[in-house]
Amino acid sequence: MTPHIHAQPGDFARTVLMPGDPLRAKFIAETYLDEAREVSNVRNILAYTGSYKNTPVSIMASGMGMPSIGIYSWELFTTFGVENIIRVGSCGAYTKTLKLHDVLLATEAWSESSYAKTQNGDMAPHNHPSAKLNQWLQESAARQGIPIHEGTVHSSDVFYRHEHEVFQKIHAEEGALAVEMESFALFHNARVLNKHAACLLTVSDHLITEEASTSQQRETGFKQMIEIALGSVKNCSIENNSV
Ligand SMILES: O=P(O)(O)O[C@H]1O[C@H](CO)[C@@H](O)[C@H]1O
Ligand SMILES: O=c1cc[nH]c(=O)[nH]1
Repeated sequence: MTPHIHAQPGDFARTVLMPGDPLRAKFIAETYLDEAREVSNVRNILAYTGSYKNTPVSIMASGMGMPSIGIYSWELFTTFGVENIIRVGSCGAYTKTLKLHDVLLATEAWSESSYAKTQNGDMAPHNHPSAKLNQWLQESAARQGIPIHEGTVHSSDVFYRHEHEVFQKIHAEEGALAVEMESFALFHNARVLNKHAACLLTVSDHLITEEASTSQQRETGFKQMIEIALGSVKNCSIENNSV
């Protein structure tokens, strides 16, 4: 048990899919897992463990933002024997090459956040996902015939910026294709704890066209991304597949 997760070590599988939204976690568990059981609900951050095609897997929400995913991913990695966390989030597109509901695999997270600096003094503005997890996610997408984009994402501490247009500068200077709010901290925690993390995102908002998904779509509408992530858990479950 930790201050934020009331569960026993054996309650979590080796691999956790982690959406920001607790109701997306519930939807994934109820829709896709066999024998899903709730393993924690502290602060309504719902966590479930079950199996997908006979492979154990857990689903747990992260809440919104780097402080929140920083806490949950740290506790999962250090206390509950979790080896792999795959974030399944939503994002806002910075480029017209991304369309609403497209799926994006993060190959890098750029951030102006102080998360890493505060956590252990790291000053680098980039953190990276596990190459092996990304390979398994690419293979899962290809097997299922689901197209994905790949590239840098901007992990922002702020959803409502004073200057909307600042995204154009971040896209031009940092190459970020989209914005979300967690992967920089998740990748940092995985690296410092010698664990593994990846991030799949569905475009829920478009900063150029100003299209936006409904809250219902954010909860239950991201099936392709979820199916790609679930399609990789068999690889992730094999002990010798060290990433
Ligand atoms: O849909 P989730 O996974 O929460 O991800 C995105 O949505 C939230 C903002 O609406 C932030 O958490 C952002 O990263
Ligand atoms: O951080 C985020 C997530 C989804 N949509 C956005 O515009 N920003």
